[in-house]
Amino acid sequence: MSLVAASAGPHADLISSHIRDVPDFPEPGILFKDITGLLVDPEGFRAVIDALAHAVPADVDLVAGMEARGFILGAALAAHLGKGFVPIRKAGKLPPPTHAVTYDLEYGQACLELREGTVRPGVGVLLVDDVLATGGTAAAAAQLVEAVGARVVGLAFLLELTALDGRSRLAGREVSSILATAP
Ligand SMILES: O=P(O)(O)OC[C@H]1O[C@H](OP(=O)(O)OP(=O)(O)O)[C@H](O)[C@@H]1O
Ligand SMILES: Nc1ncnc2[nH]cnc12
Repeated sequence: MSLVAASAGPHADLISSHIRDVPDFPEPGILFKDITGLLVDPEGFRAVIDALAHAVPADVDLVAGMEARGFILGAALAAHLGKGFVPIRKAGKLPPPTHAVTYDLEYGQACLELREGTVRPGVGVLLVDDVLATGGTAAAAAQLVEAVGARVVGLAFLLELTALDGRSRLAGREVSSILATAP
């Protein structure tokens, strides 16, 4: 499946060349986008963080990443921007008290949690993840951030699986992706 540049600019080819398609993983019918080859390449990893930083809205106070791959990109982006980082974790990993939301995935179901007190009411949060597929993870994360009275000022992804139309779950939000699968 070919990838097209959404906002990666001159580094689109470098980034996409390091993303591997794995058919039938983690279950039959899923074409898994493996980014491990991108992360291990210093130029590729830097290009991703630079491209994400390029699209950051002005009013970001905090970066939040969704477990697990959103931690890698979100934490690196937060450090690059000089902002704090908040992990939004799968169920049972954070000590209580937490806020929780259950959601559907392209493959299966999951629950995300946010540690109470880590995100203060009114702060501007940028949500970061590697892949936007159905949008279930991102919508759940946005719901958590808003449940504590904070603002989701943007959502930034490395790769958007266009055919799954995750953007429709994020209607009215500021969404950016570095690469997108050709429709
Ligand atoms: O748009 P969606 O349909 O919700 O899918 C996107 C999510 O799926 C993947 O995570 P996964 O839950 O597989 O967890 P992992 O990062 O721990 O592998 C990916 O990293 C996103 O978080
Ligand atoms: N096809 C896919 N590849 C990688 N991560 C995903 N998350 C949801 N769908 C995915």
